Amino acid sequence: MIYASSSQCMKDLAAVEAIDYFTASRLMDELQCTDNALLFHCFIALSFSLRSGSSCIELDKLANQILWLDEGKKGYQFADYAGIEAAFSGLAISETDNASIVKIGNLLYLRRYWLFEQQVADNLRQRMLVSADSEFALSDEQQQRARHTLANLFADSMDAAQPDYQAVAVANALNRPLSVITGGPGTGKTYTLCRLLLSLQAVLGEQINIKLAAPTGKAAQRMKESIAQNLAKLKVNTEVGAHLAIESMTLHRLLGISRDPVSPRYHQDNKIRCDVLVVDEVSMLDLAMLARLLRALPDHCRLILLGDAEQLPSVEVGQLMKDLCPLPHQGYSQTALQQIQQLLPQASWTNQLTQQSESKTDYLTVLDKTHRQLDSDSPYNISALANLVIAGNSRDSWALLTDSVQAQGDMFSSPQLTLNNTAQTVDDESLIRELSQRYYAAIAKAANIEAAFKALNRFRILVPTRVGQSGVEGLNQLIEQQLGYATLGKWYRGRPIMVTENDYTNGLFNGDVGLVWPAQNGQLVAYFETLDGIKNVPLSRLPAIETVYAMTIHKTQGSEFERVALLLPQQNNRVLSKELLYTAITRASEHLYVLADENRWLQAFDNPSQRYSGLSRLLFA
Ligand SMILES: Nc1ncnc2c1ncn2[C@@H]1O[C@H](COP(=O)(O)OP(=O)(O)OP(=O)(O)O)[C@@H](O)[C@H]1O
Repeated sequence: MIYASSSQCMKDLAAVEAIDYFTASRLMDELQCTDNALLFHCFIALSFSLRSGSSCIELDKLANQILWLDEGKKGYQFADYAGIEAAFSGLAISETDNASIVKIGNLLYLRRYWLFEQQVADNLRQRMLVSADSEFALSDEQQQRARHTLANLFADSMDAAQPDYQAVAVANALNRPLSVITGGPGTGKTYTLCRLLLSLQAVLGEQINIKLAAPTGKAAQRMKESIAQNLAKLKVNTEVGAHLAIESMTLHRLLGISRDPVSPRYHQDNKIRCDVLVVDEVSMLDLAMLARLLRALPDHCRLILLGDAEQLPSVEVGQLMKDLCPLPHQGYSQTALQQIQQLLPQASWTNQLTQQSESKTDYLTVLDKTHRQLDSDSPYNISALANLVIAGNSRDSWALLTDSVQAQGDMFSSPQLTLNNTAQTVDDESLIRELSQRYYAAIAKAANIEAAFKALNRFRILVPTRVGQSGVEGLNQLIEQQLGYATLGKWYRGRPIMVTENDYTNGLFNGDVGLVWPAQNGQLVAYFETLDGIKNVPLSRLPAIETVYAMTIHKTQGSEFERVALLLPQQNNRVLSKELLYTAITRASEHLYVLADENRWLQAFDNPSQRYSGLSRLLFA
């Protein structure tokens, strides 16, 4: 027995949880090696890293490390790599064995995740190959139609001095079973998608079955709204775009997942019926869900994935956008370039596109020019800050924030960015009180539920963590107090709530946001904005929920608010990273308030968010 109990283990090892202890103990029993402390701690590390979203661990990275050491905790010192290898030798844990773990070289997996990675990689590798005789290749006549459509859709950029990567993305995707389009907010992913779908209809026929999906209800709803807005602005000849379906749905619904995600309605023997599937917000998609999706996708279906590769990865295991989008993009193979040039013969810039012999990422297009009108007006804008942050430019990003204060003055009248440098000005609490009064008080005063949702979506306070005074829980209490709701009891008109577990009976999912509001008979119920409109659920039938004036940055993926206040905690926190800052910053469409001091801001850049995954090796090795 390495530890007398799970509590002894947690007493000795900082941040280790009971689940890690029990997973490691189960594996030790299964492999009948009960007294090998080194193996036990490798298994603890495996369970620990699964909880942080990695699909595997790299055993060589454990060598000679002291992990889980903290004040009052002993931690554990790992042996060198030779010692670790020796501990695993003789165990039947290869690909062909039946053990619950698999070791491939330096990578250690739970078999379940290894299988998911294999399935995903096999399917995607097939889709990455495009041969001249593939069923996706365009006939001469289809190419002719594609040229005509692209010339029409991208008429304005044919003579541009620089390549128009939106046009490249469309031309590049037309003959492929897999396309990935990545870019930050406002770079025109949806604008490009609309043109791609219209081009596919022009080439393949308007009757093609297109399905649109996203990992969460909120993301699916945003996708639908954004497509509708982009189509409304489309000024093209009506011979293209006469008809385009814009219904979007969650991946759960697409796959027919009810209670049990392990047995969805659609799978390898009952495939989804569609010719083109678009998935938006792929950074939120986890490995297991992608594996299920690919199993259920017919071979002839074109798969188009959209997302921001720089955003935080999914809450669950995987980092698919990062694995699929090695950045910066190295360029296209000669064959891919020929196809792009053939379909865009009038474009003056196609010879500027980078060629890379044997490119393995022809399926990828990176959009890097922001098209949000707001962004061009002032140097102190949200995209400029987001770009500096994701480039790891800690000091310049802080300088942009401090300069914006000097240049723009007043916190509430400046156009896009404001910093409350708590080292110099008002403390966080006073400002949070002021912001709450300014934005949240309007929710309960709204005339009806639609207006209340509008008021709620105007503003959100984002923080990295749940606990503590500057965590979600402390802030929600503070705001309820400030607004005078603390004495109203648990349920009051205008209380914003977030669902924290999947509830298949009511069709509510973890992360769905609603409002408590009186029904027609005056009784309080919970309303939710869903893809099918606003629906209500009696308070007694709600699943687990929490108040959501403030929410964690992780939970905001796939959402956007007009105004965001990003509050960084006083103490350095392990979860802070530049990806977390970037995700928070890019949730704001009009204005971002940053509440931090220099130390807190700079510290976030010292904690890179690291996940392990074997997928990119499988795809590109
Ligand atoms: N080439 C373009 N010319 C003019 N307007 C454009 C162009 N590309 C995008 N836009 C406009 O810029 C705005 C942002 O584009 P879009 O919604 O497609 O970005 P996005 O990358 O999907 O953003 P997000 O990730 O935030 O959803 C939209 O109003 C869109 O119509």
